[in-house]
Amino acid sequence: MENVFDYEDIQLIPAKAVVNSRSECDTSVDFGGRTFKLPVVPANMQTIIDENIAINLAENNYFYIMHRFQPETRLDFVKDMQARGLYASISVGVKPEEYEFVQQLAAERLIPEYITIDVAHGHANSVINMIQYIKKQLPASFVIAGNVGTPEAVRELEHAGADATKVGIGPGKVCITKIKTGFGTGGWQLAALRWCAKAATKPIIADGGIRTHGDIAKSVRFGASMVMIGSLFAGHEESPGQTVETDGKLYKEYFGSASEFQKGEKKNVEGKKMFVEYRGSLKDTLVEMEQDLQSAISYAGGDKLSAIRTVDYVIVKNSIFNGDKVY
Ligand SMILES: NC(=O)C1=CN([C@@H]2O[C@H](COP(=O)(O)OP(=O)(O)OC[C@H]3O[C@@H](n4cnc5c(N)ncnc54)[C@H](OP(=O)(O)O)[C@@H]3O)[C@@H](O)[C@H]2O)C=CC1
Ligand SMILES: Nc1nc2c(ncn2[C@@H]2O[C@H](COP(=O)(O)O)[C@@H](O)[C@H]2O)c(=O)[nH]1
Repeated sequence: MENVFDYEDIQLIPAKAVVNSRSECDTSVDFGGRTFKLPVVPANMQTIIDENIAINLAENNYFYIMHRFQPETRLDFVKDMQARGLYASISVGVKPEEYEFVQQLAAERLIPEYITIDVAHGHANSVINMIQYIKKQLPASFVIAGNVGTPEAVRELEHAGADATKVGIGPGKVCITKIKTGFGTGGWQLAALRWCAKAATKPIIADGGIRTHGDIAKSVRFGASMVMIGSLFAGHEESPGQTVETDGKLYKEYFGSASEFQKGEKKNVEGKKMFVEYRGSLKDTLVEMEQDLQSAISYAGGDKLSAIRTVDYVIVKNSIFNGDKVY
């Protein structure tokens, strides 16, 4: 692999603006047959999304993926979303009981619009088999498979029938995979995204490592159709994580899906728990993300998201903060 870099090492180069106001820039994206307001999806983790957030996002034309950690609620979740006229987007694993669940959905003619196969090491026969099973039982569902970190994995999952792949092994804020195993895309996630995107013939979701809104534009530049974000979404009023007060300041709990807190046991732990600063309402963050992305599109010299995909860039190692803080 030649040039390896991460989000903080890249600056996109401005092109002449074609709009008179950033409000003219359109941040929407087509993904799996629907159009969403932003190319952004909150991580399918228990401290990031719950049913209320899913309803709110779907009602307001944002993409969401419900997590898989309360498996007994998933059937009713699909029924409830579709009864409200909303799309259903759920996650599954690869263990034997997940095959029964997919079979049950098919038997009840409950067809989630989106199904995400959510496991740590997505380049595996277990995932290929699950893709093929879902495609047989629920051919109309859009299948997202992951996570992976190589072009070979993207090709194999696409070949098995995945409609999109999710890239990112170890770049997450509460991830300890890179420390515990020595493997992953942590520290070079953006370069891994570019590497994978070159091989992809279907959409890619960049997953993990987003620390600023500018990183969303950088992900789009390097091939992402959608960007999955955990930590930046963890601190909201609506976030399901516990709220705690320390020295008069509010924080919200954020833990990894492979952490002891999620698993309830200390086995194959590859995630940790942290507290992030409380940051008000989710709606305000989504509006700010949209405005920042509109601005990015204007710097790219266009009025649509696609303008970002072709902008020039420079690699300036570890330079963007120059010791400054964002807020
Ligand atoms: N994006 C990332 O970097 C990572 C994300 N996670 C998240 O943590 C959650 C739990 O993931 P996961 O442990 O896969 O889910 P599960 O506990 O549901 O495990 C899925 C299946 O895959 C097996 N498995 C897990 N890891 C590996 C591996 N490295 N190689 C071969 N087989 C494996 C498990 O068996 P067994 O447990 O017996 O090995 C199990 O049969 C998911 O939400 C996942 O997204 C976890 C780590 C990294
Ligand atoms: N290695 C681990 N990765 C995890 C775990 N739980 C979630 N994740 C991944 O992190 C991203 C979110 O990253 P962020 O940088 O935006 O916070 C999430 O979508 C998963 O792919 C875990 O326990 N271990």
